[in-house]
Amino acid sequence: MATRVRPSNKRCAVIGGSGFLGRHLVEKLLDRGYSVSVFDIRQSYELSGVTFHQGDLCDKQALLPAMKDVSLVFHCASPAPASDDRGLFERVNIQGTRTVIQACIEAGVQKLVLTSSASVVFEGTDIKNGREDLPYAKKPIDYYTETKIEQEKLVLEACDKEKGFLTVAIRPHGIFGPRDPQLVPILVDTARRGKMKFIIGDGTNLVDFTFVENVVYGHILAAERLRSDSPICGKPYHITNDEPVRFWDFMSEVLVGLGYAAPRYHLPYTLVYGLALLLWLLALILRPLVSFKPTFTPMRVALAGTHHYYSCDRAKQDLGYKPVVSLKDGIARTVQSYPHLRQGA
Ligand SMILES: NC(=O)C1=CN([C@@H]2O[C@H](COP(=O)(O)OP(=O)(O)OC[C@H]3O[C@@H](n4cnc5c(N)ncnc54)[C@H](O)[C@@H]3O)[C@@H](O)[C@H]2O)C=CC1
Ligand SMILES: CC(C)=CCC[C@@H](C)[C@H]1CC[C@H]2C3=C(CC[C@]12C)[C@@]1(C)CCC(=O)C[C@@H]1CC3
Repeated sequence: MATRVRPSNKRCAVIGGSGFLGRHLVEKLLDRGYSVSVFDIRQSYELSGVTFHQGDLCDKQALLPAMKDVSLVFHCASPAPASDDRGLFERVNIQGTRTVIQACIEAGVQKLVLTSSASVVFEGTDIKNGREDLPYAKKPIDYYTETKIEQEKLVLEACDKEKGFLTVAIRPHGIFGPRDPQLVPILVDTARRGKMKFIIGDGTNLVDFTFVENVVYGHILAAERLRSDSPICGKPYHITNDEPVRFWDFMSEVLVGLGYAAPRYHLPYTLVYGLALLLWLLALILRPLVSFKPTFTPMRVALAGTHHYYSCDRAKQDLGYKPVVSLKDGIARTVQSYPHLRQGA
């Protein structure tokens, strides 16, 4: 019988390593002396110390070479929420995650760290200081979140101390930072189209925005503390900046930092939500004839007009987590990193 090479503690794989969070994670892992295989459907950069494996995570045969001699796998791949493609979310986030788990077990991987999302408990109504024991959303805000719930359940249920396969899920919220393809670009695009004049609701709703390096730190702590005798096996952990901020203050700070005007005029939440719902229905009905994507979707209005911030006490206690970059510094570094999105650029 062929003897399996014992995987090195410092060898890991990052599925989704070409993405925004994935690449920051890869860079930090390299700093900490890990050697890294990246598995992604696309290759977005080259870096010494990183081996790239290009493929679809739904294909086990494509995944296995990336997991060879690897003891630790991070799974942070997902289709972008904005794609709004139910079939794709189900295929990648649910079936694909099953395949990732099977491949890990077959390759002898000992630890799997999933990037989940704090939104798995969000139903579009206020969450204040939500803890991990909140139930999963019965009515998730979109298909993406629906499949993130199933994905998290699959990974946490796969945790098996007897078989030596340990899993944990990190639930970040509102990740931002340099190279983010979503938050700042969407915001700037909306401002450039003259649609960032209004504040939805009274503007006092508090939200977590989390600087990407804090999210990375949470992932690495979870990976390094994941042992069969630790309390974290099979559990989810909120990772935030631990500084809930008014949604509209955060947006204004980024906008003003990039040279755009901050929104000023208030619109009632229920009115905007109702209009967004109407537009969404219209887009659905007209889909066979014309295709249009409204800026104001009900999901976006709910995100912009409700409280949704989470306690990370469990991460502090079990992982020794504490944000390493403050919100103020995170915003400053983010704004600086987007010279091409400045007003007039
Ligand atoms: N950005 C945010 O605010 C938040 C993100 N998350 C989660 O964090 C993770 C990373 O998100 P981001 O870095 O923002 O997204 P991203 O879109 O920048 O990165 C995702 C990566 O997954 C890859 N990917 C997608 N489908 C694949 C497939 N079938 N096979 C292989 N690779 C595939 C993409 O090519 C991409 O590089 C995702 O799981 C997301 O659900 C959770 C909470 C908030
Ligand atoms: C905290 C959290 C979950 C953030 C997620 C990021 C995105 C969902 C947001 C990034 C930019 C936001 C944005 C809006 C909604 C939520 C975002 C897409 C609006 C469309 C809300 C309505 C407006 O007035 C314009 C906003 C532009 C930016």
